[in-house]
Amino acid sequence: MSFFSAHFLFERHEMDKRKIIDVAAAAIVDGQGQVLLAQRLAHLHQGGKWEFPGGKFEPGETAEQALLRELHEELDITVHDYQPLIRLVHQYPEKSVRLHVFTVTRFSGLPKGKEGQALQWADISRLRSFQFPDANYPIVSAVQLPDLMLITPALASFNNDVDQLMLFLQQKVANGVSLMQLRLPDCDDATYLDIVKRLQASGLLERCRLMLNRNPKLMARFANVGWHISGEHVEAAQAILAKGTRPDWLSTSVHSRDEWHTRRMLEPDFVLLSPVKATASHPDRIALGWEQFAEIAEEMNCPVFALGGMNTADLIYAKQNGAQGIAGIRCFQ
Ligand SMILES: Nc1nc2c([nH]c(=O)n2[C@H]2C[C@H](O)[C@@H](COP(=O)(O)OP(=O)(O)OP(=O)(O)O)O2)c(=O)[nH]1
Repeated sequence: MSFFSAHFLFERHEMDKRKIIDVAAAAIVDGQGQVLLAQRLAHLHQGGKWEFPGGKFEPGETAEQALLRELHEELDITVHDYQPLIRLVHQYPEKSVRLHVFTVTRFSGLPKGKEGQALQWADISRLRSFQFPDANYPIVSAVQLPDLMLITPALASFNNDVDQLMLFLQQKVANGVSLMQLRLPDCDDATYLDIVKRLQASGLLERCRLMLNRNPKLMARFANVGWHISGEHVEAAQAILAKGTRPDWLSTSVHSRDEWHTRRMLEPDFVLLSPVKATASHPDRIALGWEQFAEIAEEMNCPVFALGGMNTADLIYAKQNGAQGIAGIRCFQ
């Protein structure tokens, strides 16, 4: 072993041993596409950067108690409705933090920077232009993503009729679907390309983020679309990413902890972890169950959608188990 790798392993070990500081933070949303940001005071760790308001747990506090206390102390507001958004661990060179982030949807009082910090309501769609502490980038993704994701049924279920598929997608977007993955494993590349072009011309993509799921070379032909990287396309995707081409949004699918270790180098913006329950479409795969889902999701440090046998009644369990939300084909039919 070289000196450098030994030194790296030593540093890694020291970091792992280091105490992790628990912090509660809030994405306070106004229901009109804005979220409240606070600017960290210059003398603090990560000073000058924008953050989601919150602070460290006091001894014996739960995440929820820390959240309510911090928002009262820092912003002078009383929180009424909140739900878990994402939990992640980040190792800064000087300290390690575990951020417990909640979405706050209802509060009373007018937020003010009681500690002298600047506040601003920011457009959620513009969040990527702010300078945040490094730990926050997955939180920004979580704030920007919805909690339901549609995966398109096979083209055969529309009698191989692209018009029927387009109608179906129009209806889903009209009903509020704002994230969809165009999967369609049963159609050829020419038909797939045609469907993407029709979607781009339809105006639907102003209201719905489109994730393509195809060979990365084909996906790279389109602007303003995300890429979903399935197992068979990981190597091809790595080759394209290594050349510096990257879509705004990149997701991948994971079925086990071991698989995550081979997919994490894609640095996905979000992950689909499956199957949570047994499914008719993949009878050979053993269901993870919620407990194992939660354990693996916890390691991912990015938004994770639960997939496999989901229906909308599962959304609440998904969130309780650390998920951003649920994804599926049948749960939307
Ligand atoms: N509140 C908050 N903290 C964040 C975010 N991102 C991030 O890396 N952090 C880090 C910075 C700090 O190291 C730590 C939060 O500590 P803090 O200094 O704000 O905690 P506090 O309000 O309890 O402050 P104090 O009692 O130590 O003065 O978490 C974020 O979005 N919000």
